[in-house]
This record gives sequence, C-alpha cells and structure tokens, in this order.
Amino acid sequence: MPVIRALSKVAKQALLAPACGCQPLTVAIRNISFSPRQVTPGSDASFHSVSFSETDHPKVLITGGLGQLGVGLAKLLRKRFGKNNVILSDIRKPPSNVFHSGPFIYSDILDYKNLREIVVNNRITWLVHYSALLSAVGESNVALARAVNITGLHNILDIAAEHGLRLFVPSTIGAFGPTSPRNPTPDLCVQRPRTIYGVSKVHAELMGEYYHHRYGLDFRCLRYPGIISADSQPGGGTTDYAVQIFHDAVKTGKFECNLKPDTRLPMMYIDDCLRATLEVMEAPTESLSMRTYNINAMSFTPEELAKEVQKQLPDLQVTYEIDAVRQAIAESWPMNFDDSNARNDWGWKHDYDLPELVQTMLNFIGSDSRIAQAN
Ligand SMILES: NC(=O)C1=CN([C@@H]2O[C@H](COP(=O)(O)OP(=O)(O)OC[C@H]3O[C@@H](n4cnc5c(N)ncnc54)[C@H](O)[C@@H]3O)[C@@H](O)[C@H]2O)C=CC1
Ligand SMILES: CC(=O)[C@H](N)C(=O)O
Repeated sequence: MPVIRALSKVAKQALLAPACGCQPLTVAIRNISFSPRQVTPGSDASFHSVSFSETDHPKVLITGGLGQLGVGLAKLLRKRFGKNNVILSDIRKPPSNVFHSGPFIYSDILDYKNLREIVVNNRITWLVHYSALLSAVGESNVALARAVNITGLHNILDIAAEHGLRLFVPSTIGAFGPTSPRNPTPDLCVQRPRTIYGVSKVHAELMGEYYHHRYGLDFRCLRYPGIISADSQPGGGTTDYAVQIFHDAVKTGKFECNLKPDTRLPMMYIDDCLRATLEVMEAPTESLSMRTYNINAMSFTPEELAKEVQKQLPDLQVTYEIDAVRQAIAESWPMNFDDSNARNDWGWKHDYDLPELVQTMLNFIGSDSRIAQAN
C-alpha cells in the first residue's frame, strides 16, 4: 500500500508540474526507483545519473552512426569534445577509416541490455539517436521499420531517462502529411503522415516530449529537411535524388531522376544540419521554448537543382523515370519549412543556399573523382 500511495503521489505531482519544471518528477524517479522501465529492485538509480555538469565535456554515444549523417557528426563532436569522448555505434561493420578515426562499438538498439551496458561502462551523458529506417526503405519493410523506429526508440527513451542523459532524436519533414499546411509548414500543425517512417517520427516527437514533461528527460529534437552530403551515401529516402544527381553528373554526365521535375522539397547541406544538431544540444535549457523544432535552409525542385548544376556542367542530361512510391511520399511532404522558432529561440541560421550547395558538392565530388582517376 505505501508503494501504491507513493506512486499515485508521483503521478499527481506529474500532472500538476509546470511544463518546464521537471524537478519533482526527477526526484521521485530517483527516490523510489520508479522509472519508465522499472529499475532492478535493490539497484541504486542515482548511481547511474552522471550529469553533464560533473564533467568538462559530455561523453557522447551516437547510435546508427554508420549512416549518411553519423560519421560527419562524430567528426564535428570529436573536434569539439575530444576524440575519445564521442563513441560511434552501429550494427554494421565500420570501414577501416572510420574504425581508426575514434571509438567504435557494436550496438543494436533493439537490445536493451547491450545499450545499458554501453551507457554505464562508458559513463555516457549525451545520446544522439540516429538509428532508423528512412521513408522509402521503411515502406518496403514496414515490420522492420516499426521495430527499429518505434521499439528501438522506446529502449532509447528508457535508457536516457534512467541514466539522466541529454537525448537528441532527429525528426524529419516526413513527420508531416497531406493534410498538413505544406507551404510553409509551421512547427505546430496537423501531422498525419502516410508512411511508417513519418508515423514513427511523430511518435518519437510525442514520446520524447512526454518523457520530458513526465520524467524530466532532457529531450531535444530537430526536424531535418532532406540532407545532402558528398562523402556519405543516403540510406533509402525520398530526397536521395538530390545527392545522386551530383555523383552521376560528375561520373557519367547523365542523371535519371525518380521524382517529377516540379516536386518541391526542403533541403539542407550536411554541414548546416550537423552544426544545428550541436547548437541545439548546447543551447541553454531556458532558451528552448519547445522541444521539437523545424530547421530549414533552402527549398527546390529537381528541375531547379538540375539547372543550377548545369551552370557548372552544361552537358548534364537529365531524364525523368518516376518512382510512384517516392513521388506519392514527396507530394505529401512540406514544400517549405517555417523554422522561425529555431531562429528566434536559439539563433539557428543556415550557411548554405542552393548555389553554395552546388558549388561545394561539385568541388568535393569532382576532386574525389580526379583523385580516383589518378590512382
Ligand atoms: N538523411 C536525411 O536526409 C535525414 C535523416 N533524418 C534522420 O536522421 C537520422 C540519421 O539519418 P541517416 O544517417 O540518413 O540514416 P541512414 O539510413 O543512412 O542510417 C541509419 C543507420 O541506422 C542503423 N541501424 C539500423 N537498424 C539498427 C539497429 N537495430 N540498431 C542500431 N543501428 C541500426 C543502420 O545500420 C544505419 O547505419 C535518422 O533518424 C533519420 O530519420 C531526418 C531527416 C532527413
Ligand atoms: C527527409 C528524410 O527524412 C529522408 N531523407 C527521407 O527522404 O526519407
């Protein structure tokens, strides 16, 4: 009975707590070992809570780190916090340059004990959760997408709440759907996505915010646009065409686009995306009026992108062979993203517009292919 009474007191405190005042619940979790996932009886929950303030630098774990974004983020964070303070993890075997560039560890986000062991043994304080199946691959394997994007997220939330971690989970333009306002799309509006990817990301936004209010979890989330990078391949999304065009333009002079020429989507160069991630993770709590923000840089159609590339490579030939699944997804997504809250609250500002993006991508891929030809 006393335990039940204590629990109902905790629940009452939770409902009465101010949206940002998470202290009472955090204390309750520690005092009576009531956590989102029950802490083993007899264990001392406070033992796990290594707060960021105890160390000079955060100790960061990146899940799903071998995808398009993780390696670049590790590089940026290692520059800032030191090589050994940032651990990349994935279920795939890392290429040797990645393996030798800093700590890498196997981590399957569906294995809760494995996650807990990594967090405890390495005294992790920040968790960047990148593991996911993206929009197009998600539609071709819904069961796996549901497991990785939803069950996996539950593991991540519980680990982060139990161990007092600051947690970053990216969301996406894909978290909106055909009934959302598309031009522009604000932070708060109807979200009824039609992909398992989008559904799982809305779920992540809501669960993260719920854990923030309920358990005091320091949850931070950015909705990324389509991300464009030169030295890492996209993992099966709808916006992948905007990366592939550069590789094909340089290598073959021909590009077959799987979206219609007038399909407008928000996009961002990877350096802006990774910097935004670091900036929101470092933003003082008081500056965050929300926990999930849109971020934006530019918006273009395949035709506009092709024209910009043709300014540098006039012989590029672009044809269109529409992928019905990707086209339907793209037509349900925002055309322009309103990121004014991120700009006002924590000073978000993008560096790359379309001309700089194209120049940078062609310089990078061009010099890469010249090196390859010389070898
Ligand atoms: N790349 C983009 O344009 C955008 C990405 N995002 C989000 O950013 C995050 C990172 O995206 P990308 O790097 O592009 O994704 P990606 O698809 O390139 O990489 C995802 C990684 O997750 C790993 N993974 C899959 N199952 C796993 C499991 N059970 N345990 C651990 N790892 C597992 C994969 O091996 C892969 O390396 C994702 O959450 C994605 O939704 C959001 C919007 C745009
Ligand atoms: C915008 C995204 O989330 C991703 N690149 C995808 O196209 O699925």
